[in-house]
Amino acid sequence: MVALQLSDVRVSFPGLDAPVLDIPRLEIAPGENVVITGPSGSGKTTLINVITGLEKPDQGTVRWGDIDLVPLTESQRDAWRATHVGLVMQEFHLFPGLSAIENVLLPVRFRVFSVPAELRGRAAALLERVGLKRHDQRIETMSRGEMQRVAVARALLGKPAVLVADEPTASLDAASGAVVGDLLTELADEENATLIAVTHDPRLASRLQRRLRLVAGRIVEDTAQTAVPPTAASAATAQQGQVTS
Ligand SMILES: Nc1ncnc2c1ncn2[C@@H]1O[C@H](COP(=O)(O)OP(=O)(O)OP(=O)(O)O)[C@@H](O)[C@H]1O
Repeated sequence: MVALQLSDVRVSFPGLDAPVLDIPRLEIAPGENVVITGPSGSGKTTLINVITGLEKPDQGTVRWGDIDLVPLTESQRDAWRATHVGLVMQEFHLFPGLSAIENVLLPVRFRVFSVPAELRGRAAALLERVGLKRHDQRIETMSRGEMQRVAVARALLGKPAVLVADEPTASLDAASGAVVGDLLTELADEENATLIAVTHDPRLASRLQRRLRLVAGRIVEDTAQTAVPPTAASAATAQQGQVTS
């Protein structure tokens, strides 16, 4: 388990007057649950990309434990991500023509020719854990909620220290979103993984311990809310209108 430490991180894009990300300092402790909210265009996806090494900042350090991702090459960052990060994105990035379990095992397939029985067993156990019984069902025949659950199982296969989710419930109906959100938080807890989620979903947000809000690329820590039981939290959040985009 490693801590995340960002220092003096800036990301700019041509044609924009101000940096899309400007973070003097941010620390996330190992095992912490963090929700990132903020208006459209405030830099949430850019922040996710920077902390997972998908994108390099123009300046600054992005340190996970002893490793600073910034000086690494793209292939070194890819290797680091494959070992340490489970990613759950709004678009599921699943492969049609393959079964649910083959999709869960796909990251391993890229690395080894034959999948060890132990990993196949873990993939099956994860599918059971996310409530999917038909492991051989082809992915394109599954509902969106089921596909997202396959994506959650795939993200957890390698026992990542860090679970990162970008709008994991956005394209799901309320019931499926609730299932996926609950699974993410429960599984992150069980695996002692750090969970960082970008979401506008008040129910998911209410389940996470720490709340960061991005405003024009800068982080505003919201200490007003801490995790409370989901039902009460959803009601309270809806009343207060605090988790908005
Ligand atoms: N490659 C790029 N080139 C130019 N501008 C970019 C690029 N990537 C992002 N941006 C701009 O940076 C800003 C932040 O984008 P980002 O996707 O991080 O925002 P966001 O908070 O995730 O938005 P949303 O909630 O709408 O997904 C936006 O104004 C976007 O247009």
